[in-house]
Amino acid sequence: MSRAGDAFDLCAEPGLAALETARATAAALAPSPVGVEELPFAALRGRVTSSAVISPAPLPPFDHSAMDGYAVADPGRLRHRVRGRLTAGGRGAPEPLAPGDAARIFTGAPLPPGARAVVMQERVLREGDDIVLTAALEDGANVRRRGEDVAAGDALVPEGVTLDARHLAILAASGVERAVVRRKVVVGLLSTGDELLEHGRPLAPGRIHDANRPMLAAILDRPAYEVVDLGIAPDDPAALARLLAEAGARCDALVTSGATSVGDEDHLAAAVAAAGGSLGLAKVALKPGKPIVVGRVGRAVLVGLPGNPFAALVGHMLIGRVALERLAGLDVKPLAPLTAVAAFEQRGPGGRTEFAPARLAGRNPSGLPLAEKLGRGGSARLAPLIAADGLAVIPAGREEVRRGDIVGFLPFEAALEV
Ligand SMILES: Nc1nc2c(c(=O)[nH]1)N[C@H]1C(S)=C(S)[C@@H](COP(=O)(O)OP(=O)(O)OC[C@H]3O[C@@H](n4cnc5c(N)ncnc54)[C@H](O)[C@@H]3O)O[C@H]1N2
Ligand code: MOO
Repeated sequence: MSRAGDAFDLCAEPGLAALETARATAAALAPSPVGVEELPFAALRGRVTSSAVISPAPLPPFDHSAMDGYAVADPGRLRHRVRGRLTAGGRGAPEPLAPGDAARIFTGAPLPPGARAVVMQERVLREGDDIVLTAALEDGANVRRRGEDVAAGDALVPEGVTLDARHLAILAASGVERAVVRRKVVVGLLSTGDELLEHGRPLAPGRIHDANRPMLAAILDRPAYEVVDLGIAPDDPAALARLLAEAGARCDALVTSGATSVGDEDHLAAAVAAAGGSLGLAKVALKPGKPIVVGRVGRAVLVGLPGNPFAALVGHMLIGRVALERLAGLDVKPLAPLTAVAAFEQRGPGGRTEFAPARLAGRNPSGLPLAEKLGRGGSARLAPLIAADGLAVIPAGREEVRRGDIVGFLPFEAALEV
């Protein structure tokens, strides 16, 4: 039996690229990231570092107390005479402590010269101007040393990292004012199909609203990307080729949906060729999302997602985002679904790795999450996604899934982030 973390390559249907191979191909089509720019601190959230950010100063910047209590000059002694009071942010240079001296001190206040430890106020008896400790202190107790978190010149954040709240905290604490990051990846977003109507237009017979562009625009609405809305292209190979050639000249990536399959009106492959581009990948052992194409047009990486919305979502999450992340300067991490237990049964998926909307429904007696598959399959269905917490992952080659079998699970919060 396959387990959640097994390679997905082993049992791919002949004629289809195995999922891991497809991901590697998508990465290889974006061999080098976009250029760099220097930004002020306020503009850094969500941007990708292009070199390590170096600390200009030690953190913390001075020795200080980790507790509310008393700083003492001689940690081995029990009785100390209290002279002075030190608060965090307090002005003026603190008086030095001599052996036998203590100073009232609060968390964050600079340690006075001569102080070697701090005792918590709960551990002392106050007797007039003296304090008496219940036990001797270790040298350095409750003291945070200058530079113990970060030394000046240390790398605060390595290269190739999307700056999030953790990074902004350390950059702010260290006084970093500017950093060099990748410029935004310019992503052209296009839907194809004569049946598509712009969201907001009244429906007409035989027409449907474009769901893929709003979905993909929402996924790509991240600081590392600048999305260019290319609208809806008709099922006209010459018009599509012109559009691709023009967009391929000004974008770093093109994300399209529809026209990837084998029908007479599926013109993407021909249009890519007519626009002077090439395809490095077509048809992947992925369910849904088999007819995904990846290639290049002009200077852009092209990701052609299938038209069915759920197939487009899965194609983006599993393959398209790999190419975009490479352009953005990020390392592509191996696909690592969480381990879950099937609370469903089914035949297959056969030769394609399946991703199915699933809800987490408690845990089994060993504490593993139970994944309950939603809907009856179908790459055109959106409703099952609404109650889903993520996607159940069933590797290619499984003949059946029984209740209690191990399956993978990709939570949406991780999977939809780029
Ligand atoms: N003879 C075969 N037919 C199909 C195959 C096949 O192997 N042989 N594969 C099927 C699979 S799997 C998929 S997925 C689709 C992929 O089709 P295309 O990428 O060519 O997409 P379209 O034909 O243009 O559209 C498919 C479906 O999705 C609707 N659609 C398209 N764009 C949007 C959009 N932006 N928003 C909402 N819905 C959209 C479109 O109206 C169609 O219903 O091909 C199968 N066929
Ligand atoms: O595999 Mo298709 O991508 O929707 O069913």
